[in-house]
Amino acid sequence: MQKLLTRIQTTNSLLCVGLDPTGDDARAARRLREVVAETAAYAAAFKPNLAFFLSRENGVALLKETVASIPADIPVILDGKFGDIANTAERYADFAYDIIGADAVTVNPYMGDDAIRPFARPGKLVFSLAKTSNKPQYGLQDAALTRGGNLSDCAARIARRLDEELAESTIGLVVGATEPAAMARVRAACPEQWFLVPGIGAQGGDLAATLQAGLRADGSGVLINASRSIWQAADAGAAAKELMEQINTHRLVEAIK
Ligand SMILES: O=c1ccn([C@@H]2O[C@H](COP(=O)(O)O)[C@@H](O)[C@H]2O)c(=O)[nH]1
Repeated sequence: MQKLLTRIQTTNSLLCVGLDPTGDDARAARRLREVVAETAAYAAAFKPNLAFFLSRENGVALLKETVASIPADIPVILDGKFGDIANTAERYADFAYDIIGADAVTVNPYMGDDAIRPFARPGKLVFSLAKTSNKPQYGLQDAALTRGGNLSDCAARIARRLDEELAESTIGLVVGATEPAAMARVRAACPEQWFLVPGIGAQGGDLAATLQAGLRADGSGVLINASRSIWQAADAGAAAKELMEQINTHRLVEAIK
């Protein structure tokens, strides 16, 4: 958390650069080096998605190299959406933190707090899925649960309780940018929590509406992720800079409202 806060202060950026490498292994490795080098100045964090590495023969090695190439003061969020019983979750946490060197992970809270707790290690930040950016025709998240709640409310409750139990801000939430009204509900339930926000760019999320719904009262508290829109840009650095500046413009607009 401290690393993230320091990075955000230094760069005045809430941009998270997603690393979802495509193309053959040689091209992926080359482009990863380019994207990291060209966007680092604008990145509050990098978010490699595990699936895009594990789908390669030498994916773990490529992921380790990529994380090692990221300047040490920029937090790395390993997007693995891990979720299993505590005993198994411990092994995933060893992988993410000790093998890969990630500072933060994404987890799936479906199995409850004990599936998340193993990731809450000292100095690490855990983003638990609350409201995802996809729009399924059939899905559990929006299914009404008992007493009128829904799964994003449950995810928010689990995160708040774990933060209270751990006595520090360790648990953030993944909240997609494709449904600002849902984001506003999660923000109302969790005024302090950090949100990792995918869905801007290739998924068409509305940046202004997202920031209006998701920013905390202090004008911070969200990390806006963009993966394909930066990866596929002719000039990744320019794309990252432009998005960072757009985010900051909307933050200013919200601040003077
Ligand atoms: O709800 C979610 C959770 C995670 N993701 C991941 O974020 C990036 C988004 O990529 P774009 O190319 O910017 O659309 C990708 O790694 C997803 O797996 C998400 O999109 N939605």
